[in-house]
Amino acid sequence: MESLEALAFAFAAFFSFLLWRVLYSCWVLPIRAYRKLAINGFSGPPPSFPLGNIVEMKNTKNTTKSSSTDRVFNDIHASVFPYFAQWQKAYGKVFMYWLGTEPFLYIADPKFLKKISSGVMGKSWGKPNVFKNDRKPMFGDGLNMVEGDVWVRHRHIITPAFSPSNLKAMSSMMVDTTRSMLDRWTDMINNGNPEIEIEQEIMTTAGEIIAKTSFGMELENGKTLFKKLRAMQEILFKSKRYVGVPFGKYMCLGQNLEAERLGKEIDALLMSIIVDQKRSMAENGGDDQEKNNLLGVLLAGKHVEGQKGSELSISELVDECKTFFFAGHETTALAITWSLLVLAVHPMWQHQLREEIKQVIGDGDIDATTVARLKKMGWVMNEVLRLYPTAPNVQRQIRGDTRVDQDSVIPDGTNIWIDVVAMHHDRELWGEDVNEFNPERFKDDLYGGCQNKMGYLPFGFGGRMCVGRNLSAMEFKIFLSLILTRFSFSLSPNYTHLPSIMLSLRPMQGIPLIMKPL
Ligand code: HEM
Repeated sequence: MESLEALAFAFAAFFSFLLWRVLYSCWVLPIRAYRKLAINGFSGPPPSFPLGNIVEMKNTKNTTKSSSTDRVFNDIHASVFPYFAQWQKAYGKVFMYWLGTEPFLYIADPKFLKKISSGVMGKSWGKPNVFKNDRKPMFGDGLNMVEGDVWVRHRHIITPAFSPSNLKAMSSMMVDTTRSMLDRWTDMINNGNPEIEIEQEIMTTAGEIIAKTSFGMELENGKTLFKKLRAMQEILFKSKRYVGVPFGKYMCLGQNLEAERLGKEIDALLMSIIVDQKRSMAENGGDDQEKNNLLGVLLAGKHVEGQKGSELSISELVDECKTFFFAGHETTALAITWSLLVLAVHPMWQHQLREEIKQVIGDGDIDATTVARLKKMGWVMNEVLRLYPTAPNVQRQIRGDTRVDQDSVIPDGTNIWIDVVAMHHDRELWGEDVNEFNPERFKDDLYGGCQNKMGYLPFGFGGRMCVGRNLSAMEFKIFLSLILTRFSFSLSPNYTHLPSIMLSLRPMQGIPLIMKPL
């Protein structure tokens, strides 16, 4: 009898403790953080814990009418982030909102961003823990997730892998893979199907390219890995997620378990690829394909130059390969896809780019060196990434209280959400033609004439700026040069303009174009 009572008492104590833990993390902690932020002058839409502002975010529909009557209108902010557009009207360009119990400082004011970030080194701010946990199966502890001295070490090792000479070695593989896609398009047209859904086509080809570029994909396990990486992405971003809500991962347990299972399989496959490649390179220096992919460059230790302790371990290499794949292929593929859409409605620019290719490359080879000379194409890329920033936001997490001015401090642990789409469409920063496609604004100015350099952030900012930006510029120019020299294209009547956020900025219903061989 006594032992039964003791057991009941232990259970009661355990459940009281659990209840207290839940209450503490769902209500006590966030309310404390909320008060601290309010004292420091940060306001925003009132949250209700434990969901924060998530319900409002999910339910807010775009009610703003586009100012343009064009079928493809570029003033997209209110349609992709309707809740931010509404909150901006009420609270301005800097305010607080809550993802579950996680406080986020929303910033769409480049002056404010400059004020709080000047003097902050890349290693001093972190990446939101809440996203690190959520995206663990995709990125692990890859470069875009690590912080502090670990980030410094990884960045130092990885940056040289994207050097011009390494990129050059990758360019012929990019040309071959893109040509195969275009041959397929020609077959489709010859079979009477001139309408091609380019988003899927380009996404798949860019996925193949980044897989070959990162870890090689000629071997059977490379192909299997590629399929599993794509499957994981589908699972993680098609599920309804409650990021930031305590115990939120249990709300879509099935998908999370499936992602974890796939994550383990991917890690094991990558590990075997890395070990094989390492062995092959140690035995005979590796074949060309092995030497030229990013993994090969990191394994060959070209970056190391005698420095001790600067090599990445095998598990670190696994996470970096996954990071290159996820951070690199979708953003680049979408930049190309949006460009084709914009060029389809601006045939004059197709013509101008074709003329430039003729003048600069003529009958010569399309490769890293020749495409680097395509200036107008560079302006087009910049302008498309302004109107359709494929990485639509940049995030940080404050480590250590950060002073804004005399009266206000951003408390340690606050997440920062920089709304790149808002800044890129801000009339006060870009002028009256803000929503027009005008690549010439980049002719004499790397920042396209933006009133504030922090207002144009397609690749992020500071020390953490995208490490793959030169690779993506090369890939962009190779794709566009090859497409423009073989086809002209126009918008299909079946196209619906529906830019939406699914981690990246994507056309929700694809982009069907009518392709015509030249
Ligand atoms: C158009 C194409 C691309 C866009 C728009 C883009 C955008 C970005 C942005 C916005 C960031 C965050 C920067 C910050 O936090 O300040 C980033 C980081 C990163 N990107 Fe890209 N990216 C592109 C292509 C690539 C490619 C091709 C690769 C690699 C193969 C790559 C690898 C990375 C990595 C590893 C980071 C983390 C850098 C760090 O934290 O030190 N990206 N990218």
